[in-house]
Amino acid sequence: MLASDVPPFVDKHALLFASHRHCGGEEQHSRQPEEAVRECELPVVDLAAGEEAETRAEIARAAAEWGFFQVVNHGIGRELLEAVRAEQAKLFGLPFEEKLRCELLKDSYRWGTPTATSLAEFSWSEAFHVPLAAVSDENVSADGEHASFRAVMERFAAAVTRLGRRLTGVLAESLGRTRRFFDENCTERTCFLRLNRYPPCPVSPEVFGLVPHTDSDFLTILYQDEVGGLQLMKDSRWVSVKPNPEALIINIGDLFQAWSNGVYKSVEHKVMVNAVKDRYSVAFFLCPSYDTMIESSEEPSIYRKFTFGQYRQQVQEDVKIIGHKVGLRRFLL
Ligand SMILES: O=C(O)CCC(=O)C(=O)O
Ligand SMILES: [Fe+2]
Repeated sequence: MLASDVPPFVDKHALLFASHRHCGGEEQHSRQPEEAVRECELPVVDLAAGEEAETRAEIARAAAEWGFFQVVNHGIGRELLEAVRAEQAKLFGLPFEEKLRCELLKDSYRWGTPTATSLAEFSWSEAFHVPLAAVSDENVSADGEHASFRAVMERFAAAVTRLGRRLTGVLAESLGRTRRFFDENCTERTCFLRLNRYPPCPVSPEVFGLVPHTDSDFLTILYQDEVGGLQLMKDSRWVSVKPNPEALIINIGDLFQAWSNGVYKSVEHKVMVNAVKDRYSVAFFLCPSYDTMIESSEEPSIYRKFTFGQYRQQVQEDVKIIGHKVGLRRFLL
């Protein structure tokens, strides 16, 4: 038999899935029935016009009202995006055991949710969560077999970092602050790339591909395929995002919400599985160095100031001790 490239979600978490069957698909937590989830048109910002006043205003408005928006004419070529997708499919197509042992991108492979005690905490997906410093680290990924992966990801990382800086610059200036903060603290070496794959899930459409969460960064740039499944909170309801092949999705992370004193919103989002299709996405997380202080310039400040390192540590501690991230609420004044 050919070695499978799909992680053994059900075999390794038999108890979780057995209890799901026993309660007839009724989860212990409240879920909006899927048919009730509205599809939404996220705001679309056309970046072709550069940084005209109108474009800048649209970006700031979307970040404040939605926390999520799409950008088109973003300057990242179709050829590069297709190369990223091809490398991603090749990597996830490796047998599961090989991904576990993958020398390239050491320790970056994740699958399922080892700590889940119920299906509500389980993510039916696998990912490579890669510090960009590792993508260009000669020692980690120099081997010939993965040379093309590394070359493509380096080009992609450079392009998304540039786009991220452009957007954070606009968002900083809309708050009356300078873009220098991002140029100085968020470099290609402090950011992360996360390659996600959501294999088909035959169990139930109610299973999460990725559990509800907010991102612990300044800003995320997401490149998703055409399958769909991403949902976000808008006006206290889940809405699903209609894939647009021309667009990249931008969302505000926790650090920007704190830095902007709550003006820009870090919005909860999740991914629902597909019964028959594989889904791929790549998320670029624009992060500062761990010692960067995150502080709003406005008074009164909603949050006490903290370093990115402190924030990450608190998130990890909360996940370990109480089973989930508490996030910015921990830093409210
Ligand atoms: O795959 C997606 O659409 C979302 C991914 C995501 O939210 C994440 O990696 O943080
Ligand atoms: Fe996310």
